[in-house]
Amino acid sequence: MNKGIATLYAIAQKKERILIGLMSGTSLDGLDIALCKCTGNGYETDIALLQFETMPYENSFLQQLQKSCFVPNISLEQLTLLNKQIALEHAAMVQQFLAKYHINKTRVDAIASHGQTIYHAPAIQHENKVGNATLQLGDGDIIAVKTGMITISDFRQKHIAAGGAGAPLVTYGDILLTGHILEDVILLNIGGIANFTYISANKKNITFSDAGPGNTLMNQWMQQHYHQNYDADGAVAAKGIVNKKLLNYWLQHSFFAADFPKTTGPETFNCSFIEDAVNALQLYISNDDVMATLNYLTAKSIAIAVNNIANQKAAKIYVSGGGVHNRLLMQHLQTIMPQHTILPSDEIGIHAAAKEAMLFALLANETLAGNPNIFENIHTNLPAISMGKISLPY
Ligand SMILES: Nc1ncnc2c1ncn2[C@@H]1O[C@H](COP(=O)(O)OP(=O)(O)OP(=O)(O)O)[C@@H](O)[C@H]1O
Ligand SMILES: CC(=O)N[C@H]1[C@@H]2OC[C@@H](O2)[C@@H](O)[C@@H]1O[C@H](C)C(=O)O
Repeated sequence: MNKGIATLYAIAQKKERILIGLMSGTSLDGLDIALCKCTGNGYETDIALLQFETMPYENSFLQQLQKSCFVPNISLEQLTLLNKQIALEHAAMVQQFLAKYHINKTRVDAIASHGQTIYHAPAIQHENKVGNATLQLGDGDIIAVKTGMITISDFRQKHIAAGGAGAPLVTYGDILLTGHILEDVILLNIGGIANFTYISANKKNITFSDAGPGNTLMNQWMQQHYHQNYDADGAVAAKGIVNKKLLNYWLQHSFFAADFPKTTGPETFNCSFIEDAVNALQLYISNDDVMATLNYLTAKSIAIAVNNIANQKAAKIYVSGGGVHNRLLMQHLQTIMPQHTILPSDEIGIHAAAKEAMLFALLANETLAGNPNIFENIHTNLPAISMGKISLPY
């Protein structure tokens, strides 16, 4: 038997697996690295976070990503080079992480790598008959060979092949991690894009979707007009005044009226989205007021999504993702949705910053040792599949 297959077979049979989950999200703030211990699989999974860090990208690499991701055109040469470069950067960051925390790589069973979304093209965003499509870069073979670890990567293509939109995938993890919760819950992640999973107390009703912009619009406005990556605590937005005309114009965007589940990205929610409205309304508006309005739009569009979840009334909302640190955004959410108690996801044991990186460890754990049938009949739009491509290091 091939040595790699034999190792894989042994890992799949273990009671406990040590997996490194990697996520580089739409905010491009760095690589989230979560060292996880996964015990069991399926509904019996127990996942413990052993170590976590968001390793920031070096400035020139960050600028390259900002120029290349979510834009309609880059050259084939750039695309090809970036696929390798992202993998090399991520592999090096994993090695730095292991060295920093004195973790011997022989302890790690596999890496679960999301890669970097370079372009997300759900069917609602284009007219090509191919339908839902998405592309994540950072080749798994390169990560496997450079780190010497089995690498599972490129999770979204199977979802698309099986009829999904490639995102959000977090619902699989949300379902596995909330089996013990005996009340209605909404798990809301506010990363670059905001997404949610609603799970009823009896686990029979599940709704999931992207909600719309998370931090992405606010971040892009901050980068363009204030030369800062994000609006810390929502302080800039707090200085401005919400412009109702602008808010209502933005809320007319067809994404907000589309049915669940839907997915989107910065390909749609970007500076043109912001500026086109300002120009169409012929507004003379300060940058602070635009920030105030973007912050409110983010909260309002999440609230619209939550209100559209059928059959839920006052489910508690557990928030993860960097948006949880935006104080003004969290205040707006609570003011617009007074009937919901809004809490950080840490309250139910889900690490707010590490959640997405842990998700890919969980998905890899299922691919290695689980049975995709457990997701059958949960929801017509949730394919019962195992995801990710397996790369052997030798
Ligand atoms: N103190 C803070 N105040 C305001 N916003 C913050 C703060 N800390 C983090 N953020 C926001 O959170 C963002 C990072 O969030 P997160 O790491 O969840 O994004 P991501 O990994 O790109 O997510 P996704 O994959 O869901 O798009 C930052 O870009 C910033 O906008
Ligand atoms: C295509 C893509 O990278 N989508 C991300 C992004 O970031 C948040 C939101 O948009 C979410 O749908 C998704 O990631 C998480 C991990 C998901 O698939 O659930």
